[in-house]
Amino acid sequence: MAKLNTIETTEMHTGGEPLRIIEKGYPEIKGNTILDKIRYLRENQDMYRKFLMWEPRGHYDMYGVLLVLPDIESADFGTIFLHNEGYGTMCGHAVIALGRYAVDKGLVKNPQTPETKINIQCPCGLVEAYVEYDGVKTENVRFQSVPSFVYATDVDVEVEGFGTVKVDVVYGGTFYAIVPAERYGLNVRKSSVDELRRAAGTTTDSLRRSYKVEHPESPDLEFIFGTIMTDGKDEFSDDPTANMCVFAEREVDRSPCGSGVTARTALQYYKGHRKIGQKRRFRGPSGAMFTTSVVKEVTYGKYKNAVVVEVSGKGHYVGSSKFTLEDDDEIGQGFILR
Ligand SMILES: O=C(O)[C@H]1NCC[C@@H]1O
Repeated sequence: MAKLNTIETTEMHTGGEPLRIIEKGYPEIKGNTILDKIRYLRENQDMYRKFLMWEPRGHYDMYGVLLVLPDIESADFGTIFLHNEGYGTMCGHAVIALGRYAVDKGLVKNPQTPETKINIQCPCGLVEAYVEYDGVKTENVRFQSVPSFVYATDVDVEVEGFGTVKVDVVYGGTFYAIVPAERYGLNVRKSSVDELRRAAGTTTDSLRRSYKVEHPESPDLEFIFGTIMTDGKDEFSDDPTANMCVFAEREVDRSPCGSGVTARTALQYYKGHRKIGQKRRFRGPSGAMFTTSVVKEVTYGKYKNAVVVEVSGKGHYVGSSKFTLEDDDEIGQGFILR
């Protein structure tokens, strides 16, 4: 049986979505780039992801991050995101929590008031985070993600149990299908999490089998990460709009999903529902809100009207842990109930 190192973590959440920040004990991760490092982890050290994300230390919907050396010179640090199925390429709720963490733990030299800028290299590229800081306390974090673009609209997907459903496919640091829940006869605020999870997860599975996405920079980013169920309220309003992101292996984001609202904001802009600078709130399943705006249009590969989206929210500390494994504990290596 594998012997695993003791791992120390700080535990946070953003809008209810957990973030296990791995601090000590992870084995050496080889690779020149973050995407290489992810490949290395997948092939050589995946038992540590299961050890920390799965039961009995985590659960089906657990989420974590490893801080690694960046390979972009201007980055303060790099990140590798962990979830129930593998490794993500962008994570807004993590960036929001990590902004506070990086200032609080002294990972950035000379933090500035009233706001400290941090460059965080995510697997999808460089993300700029701005942390509210009064010299003592850290508060809200806003981040500007990598360029986001609408990949396709009105894509027909055969969803078992629901027939043909039209979805939009949008990149917000990772590719999502975005679809109003009413197309499944569901309501994103009122239907059960199980029903929404099943409909969204079946949509993702079907797209992964039948639909190919291409990314301007890297084949490692060419996959559908999840499906975002919305309330369909995309026309601009001061009222928040609700969505639920179901990603990886049918994992449900408790927060509004940072990369998901990035993608949804890009889609709203593309459809003429948002203007540059206009702020809108998004509500996640926990009731937590993120606020977004389109910062500017940029060219990204062949996408002349890609956009930089800003997302803001707040992460909170919930504790710290030291995880161990006894020599005779096979189940304790990690298992998952679904
Ligand atoms: O906030 C986000 O972007 C994410 N939360 C979990 C799944 C996504 O990566």
